[in-house]
Amino acid sequence: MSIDSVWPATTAWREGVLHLGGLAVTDLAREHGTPAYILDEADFHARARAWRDALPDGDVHYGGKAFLCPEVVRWLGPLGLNLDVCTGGELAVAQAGGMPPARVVFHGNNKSVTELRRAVAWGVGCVVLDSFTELDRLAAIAAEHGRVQDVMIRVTPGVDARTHKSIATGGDDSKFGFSLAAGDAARAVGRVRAQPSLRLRGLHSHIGSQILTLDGFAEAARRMAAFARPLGIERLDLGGGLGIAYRPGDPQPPTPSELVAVLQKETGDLHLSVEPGRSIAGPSTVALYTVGTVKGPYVSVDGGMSDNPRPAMYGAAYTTRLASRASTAAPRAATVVGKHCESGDILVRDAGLPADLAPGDILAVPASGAYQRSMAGNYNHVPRPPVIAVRDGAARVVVRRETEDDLLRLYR
Ligand SMILES: Cc1ncc(COP(=O)(O)O)c(C=O)c1O
Ligand SMILES: N[C@@H](CCCC[NH3+])C(=O)O
Repeated sequence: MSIDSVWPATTAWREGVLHLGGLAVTDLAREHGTPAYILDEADFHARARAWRDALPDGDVHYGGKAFLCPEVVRWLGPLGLNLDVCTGGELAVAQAGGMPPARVVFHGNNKSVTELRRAVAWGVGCVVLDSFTELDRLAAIAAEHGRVQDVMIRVTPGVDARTHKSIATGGDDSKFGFSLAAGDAARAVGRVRAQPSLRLRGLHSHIGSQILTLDGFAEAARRMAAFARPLGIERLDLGGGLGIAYRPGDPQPPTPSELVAVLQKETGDLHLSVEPGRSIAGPSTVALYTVGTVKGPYVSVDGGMSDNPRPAMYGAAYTTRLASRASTAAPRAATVVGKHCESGDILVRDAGLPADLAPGDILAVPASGAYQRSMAGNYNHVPRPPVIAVRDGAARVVVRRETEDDLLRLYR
C-alpha cells in the first residue's frame, strides 16, 4: 500500500502543490475560494464502475445519502447504476437530475404520506418498507393511484456490523426495519402478499456503514437467504456499508469484488442488489481549507464542524497535508480546528504539519466525499462550501457555494 493511498486517482504532487484532475489546488482555491470540496470525477466513476463490474448480473444502487446533486445523478445512468434515496429532498434531486423513476429505490424509516404519494405518483421502481404503519399507508396510497407498487421489506437480521454504534443498523434493537428474530419480518411478508396494490419484489437488509471486514456481511447474507428461500422470495438487496481508509496506514477495506464474492457464496442463485455510497463517493473528494491562525498546537482553518461533523459525531479520524507549497521544515504535532464556537470543533487530531505552516497556506483533507457536504449545516451562520468537479484539466462547479444571502432569504 502506498503512503498516499487515501488520495484520489488523479492526485499528483508538483513542487509541493497538490494537483487533482490535472489542476493545481492553488488555482482552484484562487478561483473558487475555500473551504471547498474538489471532486475527482475520474476517481468517482472508476469506483462506480468497479461496483458495476463486480455484480454484472445484479443491480447496483448508489446510496445517494453519501453525496448527491443533480450532476451526480446524471453520471449514474451511463455508469449503469440505479439510485437509492431516503427522503423527499433526495427524491427531488433525483428528479432534477433526470433519473428515470423506475431506477429509483425509496428508503427511510419514516416516509411521510406526502413523500409516499409523490414516490408512487412519480413511479419509483421500488419502495423499501420499514414498518407495518408504512406498509398499510403505502397499500392505501398505491390503491388510490390505481397502481401496483413494487416493494421490498427491510429486514433487521440481528448482525453486529463492528462499526461505530451510531452507524450500525443491523442489530435487533435497530430503529430500522422488521426484526427477523421477533418474527416481524415474516408477518410483514404475509401482510404485503395480502395487499393487491403491493407486489413483493424481495427483501432488503443494510447492517451499517464504514464496515471494514467481511464477516458481518456474510452472516447477514446467510440469514437473509435462509429466510427468503422457503418463502419463495428470489431477490435480495443487501445494502451498502463498505468502508474506506481515511488515513495512510488505516486498514484497507475489501474490494467490491471481494465483498460481492462473499455475498454470492452465501446467496447462491438469488438475484442480488447492493447500495454502496461511501465506497464510491468518499475517496473521490478532497476538502481544501485555508489556514487563518496558528496558535500553539492549534491550526485554525476557515471551515470546521459545519462542513465536516464526522469527527465530532463519530470520533472520525482524518489526515491532512500542506497542499499549496513545498516545505522542508520539520513536521510538528498540530490539531487542525475549525472556526466554530465549540472546543469540540476539531477536524484533524495529531496532524503532522510543517513547523513553518503559516496563515494563507492551504490544507487538503482527503477522503472527504461521503457524509460531509451531504451532512453539512449552517452552525454559526457559516455558508456551506461548494463542490467543484475536476477532470482532464477542467473544473466545473456542481454545487455552488452557499452565500449569506441564501441564509438571509429564510428570515421574515
Ligand atoms: C439503506 C441504506 N443503503 C445504503 C446506504 C449506504 O451506505 P454506505 O455509504 O455505508 O455504503 C445506507 C447508509 O448507511 C443505507 O442506510
Ligand atoms: N453519516 C454516517 C453514515 C451514515 C450512513 C447512513 N445510513 C457517517 O458519516 O459515517
